[in-house]
Amino acid sequence: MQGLPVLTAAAMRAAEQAAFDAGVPEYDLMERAGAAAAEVIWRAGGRRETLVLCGPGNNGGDGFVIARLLRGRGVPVRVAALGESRTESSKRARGAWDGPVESLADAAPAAQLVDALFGTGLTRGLDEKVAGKLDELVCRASLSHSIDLPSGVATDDGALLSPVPHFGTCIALGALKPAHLLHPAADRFDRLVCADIGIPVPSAIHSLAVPDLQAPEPEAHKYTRGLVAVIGGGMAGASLLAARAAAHSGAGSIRHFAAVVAGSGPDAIVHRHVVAPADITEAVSDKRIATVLVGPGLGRDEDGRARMEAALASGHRIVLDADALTLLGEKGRDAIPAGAILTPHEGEFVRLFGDLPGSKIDRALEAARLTQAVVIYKGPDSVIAAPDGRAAVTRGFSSWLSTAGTGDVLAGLAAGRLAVTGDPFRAACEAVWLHGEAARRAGPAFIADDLIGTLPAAIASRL
Ligand SMILES: NC(=O)C1=CN([C@@H]2O[C@H](COP(=O)(O)OP(=O)(O)OC[C@H]3O[C@@H](n4cnc5c(N)ncnc54)[C@H](OP(=O)(O)O)[C@@H]3O)[C@@H](O)[C@H]2O)[C@@H](O)CC1
Ligand SMILES: Nc1ncnc2c1ncn2[C@@H]1O[C@H](COP(=O)(O)OP(=O)(O)O)[C@@H](O)[C@H]1O
Ligand SMILES: [K+]
Repeated sequence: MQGLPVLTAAAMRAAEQAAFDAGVPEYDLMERAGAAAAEVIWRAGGRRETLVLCGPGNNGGDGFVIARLLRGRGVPVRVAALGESRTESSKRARGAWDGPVESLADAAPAAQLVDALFGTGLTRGLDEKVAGKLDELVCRASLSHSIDLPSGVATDDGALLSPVPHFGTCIALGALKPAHLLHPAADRFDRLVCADIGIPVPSAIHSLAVPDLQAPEPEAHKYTRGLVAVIGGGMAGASLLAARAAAHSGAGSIRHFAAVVAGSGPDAIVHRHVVAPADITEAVSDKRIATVLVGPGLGRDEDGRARMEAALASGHRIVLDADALTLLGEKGRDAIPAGAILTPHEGEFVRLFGDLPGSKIDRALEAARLTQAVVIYKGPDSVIAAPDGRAAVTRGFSSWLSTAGTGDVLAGLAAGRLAVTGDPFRAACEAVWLHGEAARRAGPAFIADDLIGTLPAAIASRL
């Protein structure tokens, strides 16, 4: 199961160089990129009057190719450039455009706008006047497309180097870049299309794939399908929510141990009121347990700590969330067993790992390497990272997920899928996808409990 490859600017340059070394002429790649992008624009805009903005580098070169090909299809096209073309390929593409070239500053708006000002070569923010002009032209167009990247975003970490308007479509060339998935850049366009330019783009980082799930084996029973133990504390609602998600994740059997009496949960979940840490030790000593989840509703006091220690000492595969992550931030990361799944949001991540350098993908990967655990670094752009360098990044999940308790549901799903598959990275990817899909099916203004109800349909869609 793999999504689309994600390459940094340097990795993309290396992939292009490998193609050149293998005999692909440099300019051919620009023609391929321009043709692939022109096809997407043609399908969206037909013969709409079009303005193509071309920058000084190869992104601008793509723009000249696009302009020529669209005009060849009968589209009324105007081109406005930001200065001279500076690369060999972009000079050649400009030479092949036989129409006039206006200056960007004087360009009048058109119904359709194509931004080929800057792509992966952007090193600093756009001048204020250029950024302002781009914004004006995008706002006045009814359709807008950014070529490879919206001009003004930092390719590798998704930062905005200068103000960036909101585009309708972003046409990524050859592969996705981190800025297509990481916020705030990923929020600067509605639709993302990745255009194939016919070169290999190897990467251990992908957009999150849609998973392939299986129904239980014909001979399955409740223990072969995975027994999940959810250890709560004084806030039984949170751990119950996680237990309910685990119960609808595909796992076979769920036990819920909370320090206070939980609200009314489904009777299919075995609830036990367990107060003393020694009783937790006893409760998780069952060899049939496939995974333990600890964190939601645990509490951060001495009792919570003792219960977490008992869970860690059980030796079972473990998912660590919420308060368990905060307690581990104080106790030290060494206590995290290899093969665990950690599910930090931004605050928990910083408490646990401090201020790591690089993009959100880099930080998640470094956290996974440091702990030898799979890290689900949550947010609008969740990153799932494995210690071996693989990562998957989400895009476009419902922003209605930003409501209390959805993290508990995700933790329960991760524990459940880990019990089913035994593979932490796969389980984490499946859990994150199912969480997003359950949210999509729940519509607007749902509460975390509603996700439990839409999970079976989300699973059914992938069987
Ligand atoms: N390799 C290939 O054959 C293929 C590449 N492809 C395409 O090429 C794109 C990458 O092209 P690229 O590397 O030429 O960089 P690009 O994004 O056009 O900009 C660089 C230029 O802008 C300049 N500059 C930077 N920041 C600036 C600023 N704020 N304000 C003003 N100037 C600024 C910078 O100059 P400098 O930093 O030296 O001043 C340089 O001149 C990629 O996204 C894809 O679209 C496809 O065609 C497939 C084949
Ligand atoms: N704006 C957003 N868009 C998409 N998903 C989001 C957004 N905000 C939060 N989420 C997701 O919702 C969940 C929230 O988890 P968390 O912050 O732990 O909440 P809680 O502790 O209340 O359960 C995570 O899975 C996160 O990725
Ligand atoms: K661009």
